[in-house]
Amino acid sequence: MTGRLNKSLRVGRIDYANAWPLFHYLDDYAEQAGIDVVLKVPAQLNRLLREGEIQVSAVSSFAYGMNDRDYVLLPHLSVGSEGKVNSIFLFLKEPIEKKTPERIAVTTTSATSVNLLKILMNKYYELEPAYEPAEPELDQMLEWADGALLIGDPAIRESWANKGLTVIDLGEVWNQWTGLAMTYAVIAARREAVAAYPEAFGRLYKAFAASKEKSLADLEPLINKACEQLGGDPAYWQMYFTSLNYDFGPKQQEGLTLYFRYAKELGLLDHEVSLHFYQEETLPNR
Ligand SMILES: C=C(O[C@@H]1C=C(C(=O)O)C=C[C@H]1O)C(=O)O
Repeated sequence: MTGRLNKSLRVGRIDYANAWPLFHYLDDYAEQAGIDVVLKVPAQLNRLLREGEIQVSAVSSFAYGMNDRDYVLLPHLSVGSEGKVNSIFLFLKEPIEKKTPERIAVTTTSATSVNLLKILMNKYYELEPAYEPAEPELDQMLEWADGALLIGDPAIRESWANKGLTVIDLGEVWNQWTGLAMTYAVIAARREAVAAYPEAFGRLYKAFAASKEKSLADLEPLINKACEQLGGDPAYWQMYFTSLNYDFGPKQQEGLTLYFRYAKELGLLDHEVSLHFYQEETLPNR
């Protein structure tokens, strides 16, 4: 019975280094439990979770905001930063003070950062550029746009390539402006799936928490894998993983709540968002 139920659980994993600590040690558990892990960029996972093709996933926090009535958040898990994020960059041909960007190409892989950029442009820089979705290829984007937003590993690679561009770290601007943390991804589960498979979810949640704890207790395996697969040196990846934050406590919730409020104010979201958390004991009976 449990085996069959587990077979129908599919978990979405973000295909970027930023999410590795949450997933690095989850694979073994998933295999043993007969859970499929689906590896995709955030925008694709956002869609698969919304359509019920997967039941639980790391998704853009913005995607949680759009679907908060249907989803629950797995507590204490996120991808965020309080300051520089080092992989969410607006690349500009000219410094913003010198030339007002009119067209910005935004990666099709993101939801949180595209809307964070819109919030920062509108409220912080007081600018209204046009945003056009594009594949995450910086050179092609900049053929027709004044600036380009990239996230994840492609953003890291381009931050290493010295192309003479102005590079703005959105996590840093958000933190300087608001004084708060920002959360880019959360782990969300479809409410009805949690209610249908409470035991499987209980075990899966513990496996996520264990992956995070083990990854952060010793970053070396992740750092080695990053150097092999993505390049860079151990010092870079040590800095990268320790600048990110994987908790979702009061600090992170405060920052994300403000982000959702601004998104609502600007019409990027059509409702006020509430943070609902998965509670092992109570949820199936609600
Ligand atoms: C930290 C990052 O955050 C990512 C940004 C996302 C978005 O903009 O929708 C989604 C998931 C996060 O993993 C990153 O891209 O490097």
